[in-house]
Amino acid sequence: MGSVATNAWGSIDARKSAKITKAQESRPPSDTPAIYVDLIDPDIGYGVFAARDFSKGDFIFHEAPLIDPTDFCELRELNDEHHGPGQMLDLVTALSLADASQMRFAFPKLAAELGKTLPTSQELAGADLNPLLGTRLVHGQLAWPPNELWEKYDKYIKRIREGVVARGGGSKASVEDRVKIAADFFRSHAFQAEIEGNQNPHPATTRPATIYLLASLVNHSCQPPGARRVLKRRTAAEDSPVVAREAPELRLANFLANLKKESENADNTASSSKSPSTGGKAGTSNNNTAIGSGSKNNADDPDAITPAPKTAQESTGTKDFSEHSDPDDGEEEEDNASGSNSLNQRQRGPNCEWRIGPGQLAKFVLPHHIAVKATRDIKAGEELTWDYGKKKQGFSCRCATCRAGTGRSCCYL
Ligand SMILES: C[S@@+](CC[C@H](N)C(=O)[O-])C[C@H]1O[C@@H](n2cnc3c(N)ncnc32)[C@H](O)[C@@H]1O
Repeated sequence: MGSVATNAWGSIDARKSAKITKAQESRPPSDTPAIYVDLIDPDIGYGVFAARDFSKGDFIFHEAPLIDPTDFCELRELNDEHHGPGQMLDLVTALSLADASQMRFAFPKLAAELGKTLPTSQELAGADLNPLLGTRLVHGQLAWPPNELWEKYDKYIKRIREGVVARGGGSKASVEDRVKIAADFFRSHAFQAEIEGNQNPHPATTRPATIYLLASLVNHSCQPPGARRVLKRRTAAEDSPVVAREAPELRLANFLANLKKESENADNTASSSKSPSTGGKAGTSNNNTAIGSGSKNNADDPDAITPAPKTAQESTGTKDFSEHSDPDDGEEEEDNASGSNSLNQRQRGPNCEWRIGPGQLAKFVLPHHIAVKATRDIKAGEELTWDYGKKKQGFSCRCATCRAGTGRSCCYL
């Protein structure tokens, strides 16, 4: 496993591997420091913040994956006897072997739960985080973290360790527990990417999940009441080659639900699941578009792998990419009927959107890479957030919209 993981994911120089040509860079983002990572609090963990002002429509960063979904497929092939959750565990194990320092710093809960030692703030203090978290950035750079990060980091790590000990986890975690830990991690941090059927070695069983060092650390924010809606919707053809139009939570939930099914039905994997490479929608040709996720980890919840709501619009009221307008694409926006779209409300809601692979958002972005764009003006120091679109009863959302108590029950993650 170790050598497989290292070969497959050994350190990538994102800028070199990206090979972005001038022609591809239709609107390249600036390569000045764009973001930094800080700890919000021990419950929420890390967040990603703007290091400078951005205007609506600006690209903020562009990142290559830490786990490339193609490699996930390869790993699958090499570990074919471990269907379903076993594959997840293999993946996480491989990830921790391949990029131990990055993974332990970026995903300390996962690392601790899998029995890894976490770096102390003394080992990290004053460190340039670029070699840890910024290595996958293609555009946009990681700025120096605020000094207070390290003080908060120690408290965070202490709490994680205590939690792991209290649950009897860490190196003592059983294989079953580790599978659950891996599933929870993927549920909260993975983006599900897809590979065209003819490139996918296991079209019936493979649902690649992509992890990014920075994009996987962006937190959720609910849409405030009165959020702007875009009148005109793009068609899939307009957005070509990207055709993904399924809710984030639906796709990831399908992914996990199918994995669960696979583990129960290991002998009958291919025939028992819907076409997973299309997230359950047969015939959808979605070239490397992924949809984000982000529900709270819920290791104690027996229903942690939950069936998805029906559709994005029905269940969450959130918008997928096709509904957002580019500032220069001529589409029109209007406030919703309430007309209550005050500046404060707009500032409270999500301020970013993302896309994996090339598309309307960022034509120059390579398959499996993620691009992040400002959906409104963002001031330096503001946290970058997007709407996960997830709804899970019992999750206590701490986003600014909910903290402001808008009176609207806007979040059921
Ligand atoms: C994609 S990760 C975001 C990065 C995460 N903060 C971290 O440090 O790993 C999603 C997880 O962050 C936390 N989170 C994100 N947005 C949140 C919100 N609005 N309220 C509370 N927790 C949130 C939840 O634990 C969720 O499972």
